[in-house]
Amino acid sequence: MKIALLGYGRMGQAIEQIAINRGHDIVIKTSQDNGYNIKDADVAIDFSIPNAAFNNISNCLNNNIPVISGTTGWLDKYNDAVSLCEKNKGAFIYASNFSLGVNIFFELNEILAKMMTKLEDYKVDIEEIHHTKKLDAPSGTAITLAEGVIKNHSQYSNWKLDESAENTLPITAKRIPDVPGTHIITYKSDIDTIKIEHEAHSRQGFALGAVIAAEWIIGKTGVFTMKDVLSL
Ligand SMILES: NC(=O)C1=CN([C@@H]2O[C@H](COP(=O)(O)OP(=O)(O)OC[C@H]3O[C@@H](n4cnc5c(N)ncnc54)[C@H](OP(=O)(O)O)[C@@H]3O)[C@@H](O)[C@H]2O)C=CC1
Ligand SMILES: O=C(O)C1=N[C@H](C(=O)O)C[C@H](O)C1
Repeated sequence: MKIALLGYGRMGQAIEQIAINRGHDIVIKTSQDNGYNIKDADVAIDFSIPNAAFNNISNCLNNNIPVISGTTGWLDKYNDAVSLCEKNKGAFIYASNFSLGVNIFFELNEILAKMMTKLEDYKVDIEEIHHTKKLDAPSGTAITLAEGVIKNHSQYSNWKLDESAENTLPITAKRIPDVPGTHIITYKSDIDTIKIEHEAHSRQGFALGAVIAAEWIIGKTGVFTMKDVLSL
């Protein structure tokens, strides 16, 4: 498979190693929005920056190149990307987190929220911890987790960063050098605390998941999620 890496930073470089080990060719690796022909690739993987992701994805969809995006912080334009994909009969996957472990954690989070929904004494909060170079807060993964709680728990209808109020699920974002990504969901009452936590030990899980998604999407048409890729 000929892969374009749109964004050749920490994630682009981790993906390159895994893709080569799995027998793929990297035909484009760029940290810019020009100077390459996307049609040289069979599939594109975008791990760039919030301001660039939508343009990169649109360029792929307008040239009929299937595209995987892991960039976070651009989701105000997600519905436009979905519409463009449908209009062009293209193929597109966005995931806030491509690791198998986090996708299992997403499922666990929803099950726990369902179990806790009637237990009004417990208040929920989400904490995410990432390296200091991260541009966005809260993390895309924390937003997906918050959406998973809100969908399954009657007490919460929205989330906010650093703010706790009636019906509002608070998210706290901490930045500590070199932390690849940790997410903790806490249910706390006066009597006790229940916590679930996912801690990434490196970027390997994110990168492997993105390559698996790129392998999976070839020959498909539509807008998909990691749940489709992993059959969870
Ligand atoms: N979904 C997931 O599983 C994961 C998602 N992420 C997300 O992926 C994104 C990238 O993370 P990470 O690799 O750590 O970040 P980096 O900052 O290391 O890499 C981003 C790269 O994108 C480049 N870039 C800037 N403008 C463009 C453009 N127009 N087109 C293509 N590339 C461009 C940057 O170049 P320059 O430095 O010159 O500006 C940089 O090399 C973030 O949004 C992060 O949150 C991260 C890990 C896992
Ligand atoms: O920027 C990162 O590093 C990460 N970003 C993603 C996010 O915002 O959720 C995924 C992972 O936690 C690492």
